[in-house]
Parts: sequence; structure tokens; C-alpha cells
Amino acid sequence: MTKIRIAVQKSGRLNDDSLKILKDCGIAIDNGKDQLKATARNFPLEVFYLRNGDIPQYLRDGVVDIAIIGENVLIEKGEDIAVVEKLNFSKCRVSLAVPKRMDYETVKDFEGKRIATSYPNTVKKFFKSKGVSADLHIINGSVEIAPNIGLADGICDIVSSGSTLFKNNLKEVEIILKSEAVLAVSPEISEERKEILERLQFRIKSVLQARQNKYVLLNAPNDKLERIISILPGMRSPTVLPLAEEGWSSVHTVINRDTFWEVIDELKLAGAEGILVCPIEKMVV
Ligand SMILES: Nc1ncnc2c1ncn2[C@@H]1O[C@H](COP(=O)(O)OP(=O)(O)OP(=O)(O)O)[C@@H](O)[C@H]1O
Ligand SMILES: O=P(O)(O)OC[C@H]1O[C@H](OP(=O)(O)OP(=O)(O)O)[C@H](O)[C@@H]1O
Ligand SMILES: [Mg+2]
Repeated sequence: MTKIRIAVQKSGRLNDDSLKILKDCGIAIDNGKDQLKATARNFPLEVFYLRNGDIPQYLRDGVVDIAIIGENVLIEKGEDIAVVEKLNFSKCRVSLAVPKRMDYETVKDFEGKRIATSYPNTVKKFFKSKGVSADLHIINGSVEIAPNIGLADGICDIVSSGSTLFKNNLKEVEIILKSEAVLAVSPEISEERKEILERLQFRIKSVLQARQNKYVLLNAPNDKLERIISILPGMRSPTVLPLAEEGWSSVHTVINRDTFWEVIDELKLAGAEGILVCPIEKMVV
């Protein structure tokens, strides 16, 4: 039977959440941690555990068909590779930073400066678009230490909370790009495997939708229903069911996580009572 081959980071920031999303898609993988390859028990899928930084080349060569990878890595070394889904985890940015004490005004301040980075193509492209010429030092890790040991005047690296920059007396001065984990596809994928990809993507979308929403149940006196329903976003319109108690109804709906608390506050003000909030397992839209 044909299987789709997916690359997942072997260890590091993406590993746990990548395996979690496959699990939430109902895919069971026997996961010996030291294995480099594993087969799903209930879906035509093989998992290859690889270094994030090596994945663009494996996709390009068609050694794997799809991958869960940091978008920033694709921008750095896989611009020819298509992204089919943003996965909403491992969110970060690739930024330029300089020592706190430096008076930084514009990107022109990088002219002629030494920049340490693991993302040379990204930095080069950014500087080129701004007409700046700088001297790049490519290092693979602990980039933030470079200015403190006199190796560079500034750096370009991943920033999330900013605490690594803070600890190293650096300040973020330019955001070059924003990144999150994505599902990427090999240009070499076969038609047969594309069909498996479509099935997988359908499940992933349902999982992402479910994670983004909550199921809400509430009780309301009938004379307040109209106002309450006008507040609710919902998939179509809310379900309204009569309660055993005369003059009262139960309202069921779905609310997006981003606006959740604001909507709940409004519902309470409008007279909603006994509000229950439940996680959604899958949401097929
Ligand atoms: N601090 C962070 N917060 C959020 N996401 C991050 C952070 N650091 C890295 N990432 C994202 O996770 C990806 C993997 O980072 P990680 O540090 O685990 O591996 P790596 O050293 O880039 O890759 P490799 O697997 O090749 O060793 C990055 O490419 C980026 O997309
Ligand atoms: O803004 P922050 O929340 O501090 O995150 C940013 C740091 O996280 C990443 O390093 P990581 O911890 O993955 O270590 P690594 O350099 O060994 O990959 C990245 O390279 C930064 O150093
Ligand atoms: Mg890292």
C-alpha cells in the first residue's frame, strides 16, 4: 500500500507539537524515541525524524513528500517549496538586534557592520531590499553571544519572548519576518500521495478549527433571547432549546478563542446564566 512520507523534527522545539497534531488527527504512531522512521498504524503514513534545517533538501529531493517545519527555515533555504497549511504553533520572528547601548535609528545604521546569524540568505535579502551592505558571520548557535565577545556588531536570530536578547543586553530593532510551524509539500509528490495528503489536510483543518473555538451552552429568559442571539457569532445560528422551566431557553453555540472573553462578558450583561464552556474535539466545516 502506498504511504505518504512526512518529515518531523527529530528533537527540538517543533517535535512535541508536530506529533501532537498528528495524534489529534487520530493517527497512531508507535514512537520509539531513538527510531529515525516510524509507521502509522491506522493511516497510510510514515514518519521520518529529521533535523529541521535538513528538511528543505529532503523535500526538494522527494525523499519525503510532506513536512512539518518552521516557516523561517523554508524562507531561508526552501523558497521553492510550497506551504499548504499554517499550523499555529512555534510562533516566532526573525529579527535584527543590536547592543542596548547602541543609538539605533534606521536600518542604514547596519551599513558596513558585522552581523552574526544562522540565517544568511534571509539577512542578505533583507539588506539588499534596503540598500544596505553588511558583513555576515555565519554561526550555527548561541548567536546572541556574538556581540558580547566582540565577534559582531549586531545579530539576526529567532526571537520569541525576547528573554534571550534581554539576557545578552541586546535590543530587537528590525523584524525581518514572522514565522510559525507549517505543513510543506515536496514538488516531487506523486498524484497518489497527493490524495493521501488531501485526507490528512482535511483532518488537520478540523483539528485547527477545533483548537480555535469553544462550545458554549447558556440559559436565558426568553425575553432576553433576541439580544443574546445578536451577540453570538456562531457557525450558522445558535441552537435554541426550551428548558423544562417555563419562559426559559438553553442556547448552544461556538465562539472563537480570540474574542471569547469579550463575548462572555457581553452575554452575562445581556442576562445569560449558567454559562458552560466545553473544548471541541474536532470541527468539520
Ligand atoms: N524560542 C522560540 N520560540 C518559538 N519558536 C521557536 C523558537 N526557537 C525556534 N523556534 C521555531 O522552531 C524551529 C526549530 O527550532 P529548534 O531550535 O528546535 O531547532 P533548530 O536548531 O532550528 O533545528 P534542527 O532540528 O536543525 O537542529 C525554528 O526553526 C523556529 O521555527
Ligand atoms: O526570545 P526567546 O523566547 O528567548 O527565544 C529565542 C531563542 O530561542 C531559540 O533558541 P533555542 O532555545 O531553540 O536554542 P538553540 O539556539 O540551541 O536552538 C532562538 O535561537 C533564540 O536564541
Ligand atoms: Mg533553536
